[in-house]
Amino acid sequence: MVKQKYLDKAEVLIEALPYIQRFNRKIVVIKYGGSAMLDQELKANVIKDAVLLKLVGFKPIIVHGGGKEISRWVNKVGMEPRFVNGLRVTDKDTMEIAEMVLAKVNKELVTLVESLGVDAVGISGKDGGLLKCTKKLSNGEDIGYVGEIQEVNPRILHELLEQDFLPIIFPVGYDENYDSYNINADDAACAIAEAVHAEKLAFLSDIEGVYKDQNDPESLISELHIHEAEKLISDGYVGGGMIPKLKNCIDAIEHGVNRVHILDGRIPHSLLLEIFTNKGIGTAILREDGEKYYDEHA
Ligand SMILES: Nc1ncnc2c1ncn2[C@@H]1O[C@H](COP(=O)(O)OP(=O)(O)O)[C@@H](O)[C@H]1O
Ligand SMILES: CC(=O)N[C@@H](CCC(=O)OP(=O)(O)O)C(=O)O
Repeated sequence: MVKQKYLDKAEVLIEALPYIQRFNRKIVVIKYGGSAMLDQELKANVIKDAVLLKLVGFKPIIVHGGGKEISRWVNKVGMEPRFVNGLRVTDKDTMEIAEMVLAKVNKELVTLVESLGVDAVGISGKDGGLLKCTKKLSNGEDIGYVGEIQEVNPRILHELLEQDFLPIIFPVGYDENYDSYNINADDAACAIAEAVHAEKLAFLSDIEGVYKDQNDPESLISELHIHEAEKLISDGYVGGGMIPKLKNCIDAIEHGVNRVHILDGRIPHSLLLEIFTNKGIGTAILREDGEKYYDEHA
């Protein structure tokens, strides 16, 4: 008699089958950032998830941040990191540090993927003219070399995917004068997901998902139609970094990305759990005509 635990394992694999079929050859953009990047074990888990997606026939693209690591290096050279509305005030020196740190993080991620037997190519938004930007103002205030994406040229990404590479992107671009700009990684992930017509965009964040009341863990929202997400913002239920994140989610859905998720990057394998199982985790942002599942079946 085959032991139950082995049958359970087979069950888990079979549960994944419809999802593997649905996403076969489809592009999934993964935004990886926040404090989930600082823990080496979590980092290894995120990379394993992306590698698994690649090996079962998806086309994952990783867009990463590294804000906490940039701040650490800014502190190291005796400067004070400064943010306005969640965006780093980026003078010339900070820009140089940000680009160096993000490039270092990028190559670490490439190495991790390579160590698992998948070929990855790490690029910035400068490579292949991927991200062209202008200066982004924050409520009219000049906060330095912070980029607003104006144009995405996804050709390099299609070439890399075609050649079976896993692209890993860090959010630095240039403007029309070829000056370097620091771009918020959520903005970069959203713009890239739209440009490549991604099937799914997943934000791996530092929180379970979107709460109706941030102080009440029971108030996690599983699914949100975009008008509900807009209302949460306008009614003041979300604050801080969640405001631009949710706005990016809405923007991505409005520009043709099929499914957008905010997931807890601190939970090991949250990406796999979301994609391959019937359990709803984190928060899904849906088109107006997108059918809700979890709230109705809760
Ligand atoms: N209603 C809410 N639900 C969830 N998070 C919220 C909410 N309101 C504010 N936040 C804050 O938004 C943060 C997520 O945004 P951010 O720090 O920019 O994420 P990341 O660094 O992963 O990109 C959460 O850690 C939380 O402090
Ligand atoms: C303009 C701006 O704020 N850029 C970000 C880029 C990195 C980032 O977004 O990293 P996380 O996703 O880890 O937060 C920064 O300098 O921190």
